Amino acid sequence: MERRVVGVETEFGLAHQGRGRRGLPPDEAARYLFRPVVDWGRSSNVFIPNGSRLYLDVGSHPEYATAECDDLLDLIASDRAGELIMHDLALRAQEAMAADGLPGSVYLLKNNIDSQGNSYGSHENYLIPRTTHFRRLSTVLLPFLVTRQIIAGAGRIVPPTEDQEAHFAFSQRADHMWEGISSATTRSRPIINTRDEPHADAAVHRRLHVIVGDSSMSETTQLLRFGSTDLVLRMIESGAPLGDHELENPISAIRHISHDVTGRARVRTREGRQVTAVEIQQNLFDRARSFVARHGAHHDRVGEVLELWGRAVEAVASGDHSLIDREIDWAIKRRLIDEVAGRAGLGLGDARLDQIDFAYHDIHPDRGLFHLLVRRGRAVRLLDEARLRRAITDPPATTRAAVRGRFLSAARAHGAGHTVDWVHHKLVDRPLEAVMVKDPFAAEDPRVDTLLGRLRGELRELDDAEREAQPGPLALSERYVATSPVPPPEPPLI
Ligand SMILES: Nc1ncnc2c1ncn2[C@@H]1O[C@H](COP(=O)(O)OP(=O)(O)OP(=O)(O)O)[C@@H](O)[C@H]1O
Ligand SMILES: [Mg+2]
Repeated sequence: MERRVVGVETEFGLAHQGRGRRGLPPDEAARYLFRPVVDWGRSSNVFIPNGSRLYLDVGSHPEYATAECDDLLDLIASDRAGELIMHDLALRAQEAMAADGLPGSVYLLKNNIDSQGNSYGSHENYLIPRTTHFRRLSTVLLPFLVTRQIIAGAGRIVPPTEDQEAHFAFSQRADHMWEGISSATTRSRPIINTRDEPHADAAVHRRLHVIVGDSSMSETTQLLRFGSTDLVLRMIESGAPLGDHELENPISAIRHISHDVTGRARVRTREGRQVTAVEIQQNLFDRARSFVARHGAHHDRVGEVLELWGRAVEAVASGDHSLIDREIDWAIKRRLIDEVAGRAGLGLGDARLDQIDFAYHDIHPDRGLFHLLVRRGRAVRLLDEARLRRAITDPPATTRAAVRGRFLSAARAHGAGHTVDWVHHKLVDRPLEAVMVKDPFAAEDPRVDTLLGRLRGELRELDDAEREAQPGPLALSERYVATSPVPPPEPPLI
């Protein structure tokens, strides 16, 4: 597959700290957070003009699912735009709470474990051909994902238990995965979820649902996380021999690996060999490098992905984490924690270090520690502000998300009732003409244009300044205005 559609869903941790009184419980804070969303879309589950989905399930973990992207930087931009959108909602929620006599601060964390130890996810979705062999998912992809934490984990301080001291681990999610591959709901936390909901032509494609990833703060970590996974999938799809790395027990392996940052923890393969995470990653990296040398790079970031992948494996193998401590979340965070612990003479079990661990994931651009490290040149960024800002309002131009964004923006400008999801586009008054766009690569669809043509009246596209000037969140600003009056609906035929 030359191009691949990928989307990422992020659930955020939410907390409200009251000033001079107790903060609101998370479910009430979440209702405040989503108030502008519900006002805008009459629902707490909406698709927005940039093609993404904002969603509040029961409970209190607001979710943002990126639009379908077929370009790595678009994907990272769309995911990062989700943080900015949530941050904007948090500031508005804070104001609304204060106006109701509940002053305080709203915290949104892009991590995967709250202070009570509950876990929430960052799910990746990869479009794969239906012909992909399931067997290859367990012999190659699963071991890759079990060990991917050493190159793309978010890192975490594990609190002390009766048998173990507090220590640093590669991954946030590793201890919270319960199965290898399963089609059961995501609640049972399989590493790979095979629930068959392709949001595409089911005869041709599957949507591979990867549940195991840690949320990434760092854009370079995202580049490596999604870029390396795509390369492994490409090798699997090509039918190239990749060896058999199948693990005897993926769940005990993923935990074991996470808790040993030397990368030397040994796990057993089904064939009875003892291997380390470094060996599995090194092996797949070497194969990926030769694969690219043979077949050529399929996008212009492949070189960067490979360079960073090789360096990350070397950093763990050699113990010289400074090789990646500006690019990979766990290493960036670990360096910070080590420095603070050293300076203040704190042990890893000290609650102040836990606070640093949490604050690393605070999405507030002024308060969050990751963002502070970026400002100090201690963490690298890939995207410039202009691209990020654009991703808040504009869908990726090269996938179906472009159709969705145009459709819902035009319908809104006409005041026409409508529903959309990943595949469907419907005007409430014309249910029989609903259009399914099954091809996620289709950035245009004449049927959707025809449907929009039924909404008479000219539209004018607003420029950035006009959108910024609208009162609500930028992500929910209107893209068009109707310039000629919309005629009244035709009288019903009796
Ligand atoms: N054909 C596709 N292939 C790969 N990814 C896709 C495809 N269609 C949509 N996506 C992506 O899949 C994600 C779907 O997010 P959503 O939160 O709706 O997930 P879900 O798992 O289907 O639903 P839920 O979260 O309600 O269980 C989005 O990020 C979207 O961009
Ligand atoms: Mg989801």
